[in-house]
Amino acid sequence: MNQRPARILIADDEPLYRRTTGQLLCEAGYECECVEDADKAINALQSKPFDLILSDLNMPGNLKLELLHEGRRNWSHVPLIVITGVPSIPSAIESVRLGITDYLLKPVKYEDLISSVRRALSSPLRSACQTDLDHVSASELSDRYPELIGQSEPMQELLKIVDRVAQSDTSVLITGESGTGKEVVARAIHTHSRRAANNFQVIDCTAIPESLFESVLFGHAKGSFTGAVKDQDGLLVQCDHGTAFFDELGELPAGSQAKLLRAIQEQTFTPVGKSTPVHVDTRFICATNRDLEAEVAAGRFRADLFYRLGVIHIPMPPLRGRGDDVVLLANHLLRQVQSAEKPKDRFSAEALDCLKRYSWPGNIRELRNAIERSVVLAESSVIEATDLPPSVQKPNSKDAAATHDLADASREEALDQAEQAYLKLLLKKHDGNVSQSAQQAGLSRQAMHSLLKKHRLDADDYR
Ligand SMILES: Nc1ncnc2c1ncn2[C@@H]1O[C@H](COP(=O)(O)OP(=O)(O)OP(=O)(O)O)[C@@H](O)[C@H]1O
Repeated sequence: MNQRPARILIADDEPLYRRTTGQLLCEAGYECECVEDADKAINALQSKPFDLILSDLNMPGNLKLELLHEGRRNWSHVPLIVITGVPSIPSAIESVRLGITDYLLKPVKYEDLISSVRRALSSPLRSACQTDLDHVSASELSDRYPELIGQSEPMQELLKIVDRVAQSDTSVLITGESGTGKEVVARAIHTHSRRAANNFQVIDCTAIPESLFESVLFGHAKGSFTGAVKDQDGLLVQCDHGTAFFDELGELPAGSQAKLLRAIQEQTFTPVGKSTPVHVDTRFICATNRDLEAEVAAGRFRADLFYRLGVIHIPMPPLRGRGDDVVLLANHLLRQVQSAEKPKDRFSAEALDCLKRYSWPGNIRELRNAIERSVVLAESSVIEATDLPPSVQKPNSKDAAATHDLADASREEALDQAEQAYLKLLLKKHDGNVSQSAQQAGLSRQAMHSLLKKHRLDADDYR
């Protein structure tokens, strides 16, 4: 079969970078065209077909990521790799939302560039799905992901991102409070990806001592250290062609971070005590409940690893920000934890009210525990408010728990509580008048309404 070499468009305003990258890729057998700004890149795309775009972010004509927007809109079948010298979280997130294939930092090592280019060219984006994504209805997405219960706005946003991410091979970072469903989302990405038939390997970063990290991950040869009685494959080999899920990534010691970065970049590692490197084709998904950006700023987490993983960042919404999803989840969990001897049909209206009012600092895991407990305690087939844990039963438990736990709260939680308290004071002062409250807060009426909805406050209660 006589295939033409893949044609790559390189858009970058640094002449030296354009020349060297172009040369390297030509020597590797690709056909390259180099341009210095976004307009010329769009002209080039209009004039001939390309198989891949390598795009700088900071270049003329690309102030608002025009090349990415145009490229995804009109040439969604052409994978796009961002290569930037000035990384930023917003640009990385925006790039990912637009469906890029990879996000590399300058200076890029030759091996990293080549392996990223090969990956992009070998896993063509499912362009039809990508372009149609915004037209996929919320109910279609819910049907596609029955394991992810929730119809609130944050969940619909999340489903859209998960659906897009599942179609790519890019590394993903999932952040959020404990119990929000980070692992559930990671599994959903895996089971809806081309890797579904292979392993999803959970690697708990807190469970691997630093001294054993390489051996556990990469494997070891017999006799390479005391206790190594036979050759042993590492966890990464076990998820070759599958997905490696690194849970609690924020807890990974510095030395292990460096080793993980190399493995992610090169997809190649050498087992302890061996000399032949092993190549794997693994997708990396990581999760943490730490604020990794703050960890990077404090020097506790490697910036290069953070940027490498943050190509796609999925922030998990806390349960208290998901509106009535708590009811859907409660009913779903009730069906899951049913016992055949004492079946329960439903929650009483009062019990549902308590579930909606409580702030769920432990998120869905705490909800599950509360339901398991109430199923055991409830005497009739209906779960009453009194069957719920005492903290959930108290009418003002949301506020009480919130104030009580403020010292232990994350910044996000504390700000959320402060915002809610402020809204209540505003409504009280203006006798429930939303327009006046919005005016004082410097918000539009619409913005005020959506804030009230988010905090489940009803202006009528203050009239
Ligand atoms: N959207 C969802 N629909 C149904 N069940 C969910 C959903 N999200 C989470 N769960 C359930 O909630 C529990 C906690 O989820 P999971 O372990 O994924 O959370 P996590 O964020 O990874 O927690 P941690 O940070 O403590 O590891 C699990 O029992 C999971 O099945």
